[in-house]
Amino acid sequence: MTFLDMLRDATARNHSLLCVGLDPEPAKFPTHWRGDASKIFDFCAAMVDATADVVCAFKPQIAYFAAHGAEAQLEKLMAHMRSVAPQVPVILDSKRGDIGSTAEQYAKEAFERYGADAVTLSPFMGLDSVLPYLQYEGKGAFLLCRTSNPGGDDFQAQTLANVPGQPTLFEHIAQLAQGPWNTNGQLGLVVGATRPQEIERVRAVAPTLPLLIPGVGAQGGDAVATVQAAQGGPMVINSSRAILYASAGMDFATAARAVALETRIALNHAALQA
Ligand SMILES: O=C(O)c1cc(=O)[nH]c(=O)n1[C@@H]1O[C@H](COP(=O)(O)O)[C@@H](O)[C@H]1O
Repeated sequence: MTFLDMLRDATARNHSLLCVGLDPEPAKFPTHWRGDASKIFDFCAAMVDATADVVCAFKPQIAYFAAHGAEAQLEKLMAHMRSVAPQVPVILDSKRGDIGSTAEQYAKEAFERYGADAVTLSPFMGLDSVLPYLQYEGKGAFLLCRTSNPGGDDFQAQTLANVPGQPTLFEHIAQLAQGPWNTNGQLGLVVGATRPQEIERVRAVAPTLPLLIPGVGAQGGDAVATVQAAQGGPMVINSSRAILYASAGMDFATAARAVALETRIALNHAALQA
C-alpha cells in the first residue's frame, strides 16, 4: 500500500484531516516526567495511544529525538505506531537535503531504519537531492514550499525573473513538484497554515498533490481558512505543541485527546463549509 493510499484510508476511517506532530521536549513533559529524556518513548507512545483513532497521520520530528541521543526511542516508537495504529501513515519530519550519494543514506535512514511512510525534504539542492527518496516505491516525500516561519519570506517569496511567468520561488517549487519532478506520483508539498492565501495559490498550481500543513495550534494558524484554502486535493493538517502539552498533570494523555478531538471537529467543520 502506498503512502497516498494509507493517507486516504486513514482520513476516511478516522474522519480526520489532523496529523499529531510528535515533538517531544522533556522540559515540557508532565510534572512527574519533567526533564527526563528517558521518557521520550513513553510520552510519545501515550500520545499515539490517546489519538490513534482521531488522526490521519503522525509526524515525529527527528531533531527532538536526536538532540537527546534518543534514536533508539524513535525506533521503538516507529515500531509501536506500526503495531497499535498500522493503518495510520507516519511522516518522518527530517527536512533533509543533500547531494545524491548522501541523500541515499538519508533515504535509507528514513525508510529502512525507521520504516517511515513519508519524509519531509528541502528542495534547495535540486532534483538530484530528491531522487534517491523516489527510488522507494510508494513512499511519500513532502518538499518544503511555503513554510510557516517568518523567515519563509526571505527566499520563498522572491520572484524568479528568469523562469517563464516569473513565479515566486514557492510557486516554482509547486510547479516542479506537480509536474516534471513527480516521476512516480510520490511528491507532496509543505505549506504553512500561517499563510492561507498562499496555500490557495499553491493548491491552484498543484491541484492533486498532498499538502502537509503545519502551523495551526501553537503558531496561531487559522484552521478554517487553512482547510478552505487547501480544498480540492489531499491535505494533512499538523498540530504538535497544542496537543502534546495540553496538560502538565497526570491527565496529560486525556487532555491531549480532548484537544485532538476539538481540532478534528474544527477541521471537519471547515471542510463542510468550503
Ligand atoms: O515540515 C514541517 O513539518 C514544518 C514546516 C513548517 O513550515 N513549519 C513547521 O512548523 N513545521 C514543523 O511542524 C511542527 C509544528 O509544531 P507546532 O507549532 O507545535 O504545532 C514542528 O515539528 C515544525 O518543525
